[in-house]
Amino acid sequence: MRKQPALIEADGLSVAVPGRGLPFLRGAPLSILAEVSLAVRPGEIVCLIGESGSGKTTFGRALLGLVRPSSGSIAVDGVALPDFSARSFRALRRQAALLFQDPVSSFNPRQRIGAMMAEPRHIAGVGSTRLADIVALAGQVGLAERFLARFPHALSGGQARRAAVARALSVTPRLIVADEPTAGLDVSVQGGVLNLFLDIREQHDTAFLLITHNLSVVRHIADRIVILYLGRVVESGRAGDVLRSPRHPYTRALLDSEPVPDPARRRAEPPVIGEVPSIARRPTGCEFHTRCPRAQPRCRSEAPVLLDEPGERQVACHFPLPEAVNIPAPGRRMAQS
Ligand SMILES: Nc1ncnc2c1ncn2[C@@H]1O[C@H](COP(=O)(O)OP(=O)(O)OP(=O)(O)O)[C@@H](O)[C@H]1O
Repeated sequence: MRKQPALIEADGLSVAVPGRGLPFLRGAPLSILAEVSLAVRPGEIVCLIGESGSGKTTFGRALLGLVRPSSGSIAVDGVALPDFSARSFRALRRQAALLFQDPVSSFNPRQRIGAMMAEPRHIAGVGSTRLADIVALAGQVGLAERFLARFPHALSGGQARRAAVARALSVTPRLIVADEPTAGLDVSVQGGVLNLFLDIREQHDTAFLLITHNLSVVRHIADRIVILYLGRVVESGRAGDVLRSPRHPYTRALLDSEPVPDPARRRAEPPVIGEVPSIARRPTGCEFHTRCPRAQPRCRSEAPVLLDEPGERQVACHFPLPEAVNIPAPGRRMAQS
């Protein structure tokens, strides 16, 4: 992908909450995100992945000011927000939309779908709220006109997701942050939602930050991947490169956790052991060392730095995996049945 200035860029973004009631912290704040740097370029699809509790949702919310960052900076089109006040984020949120993990819970149960789609246009005072234009908006996401008169509970999971995307699109955002956009959907419906994202990107040059732990989503849609472990970036890079040849043992473990029918692609590395540690009791040194099959004494005492490698790759590991060969690159569009 050609190098472009970032639409949005977080630099060293951290989120901490008061650590009251956690004896191990002895009054120190609980660090949820630790100095996460991540950029999304116009029209780019970046997937943020990691196990449950790795801080993906917190990052997506912090980027849009729904969770207050404790330090770091956020820049839009290369211009840093002056601070993390509601006023600074208000300007950013005019250009961005968040798709919540559970769309129906973000809908007003007593508001009809058509009114819900039109609402952002009312609030922002931009765009038409005429019925014909709301019908056209629904058409963009593949929802027929008859759904506009319905209430949220009368929609299926896939229809609700499409309605949420239509609402997000109603003010043509430059960035959509989508939190687990395919969770709870049948595989065929998942494919429809992902293909819709690709179409939206093609038509409007919309960028996406997709938060997911579904690797099939990542394989089909990501331009770039960022991997979080305990709220820290451990690896990032172009999707094809990372999927073909993960360098961090944690990335390798995530990819190995996917069921693989082809014996030629089965695990070459020993598996990752044990449970993810609590963010309230972070391991010393490399925070992954307690589970890492490649850990050496140095990993227990010295935290690795996230280093730039050629080809837009970054890895934070003292003993990264060597480049792999002969693993097919990911496809693009997901088949729909
Ligand atoms: N306000 C808060 N106070 C205390 N801990 C919090 C708070 N918000 C988040 N956490 C903790 O921070 C960690 C990261 O949470 P987050 O929801 O961002 O992770 P995630 O990667 O999105 O997980 P999932 O995939 O399960 O949604 C979790 O351990 C969570 O319990």
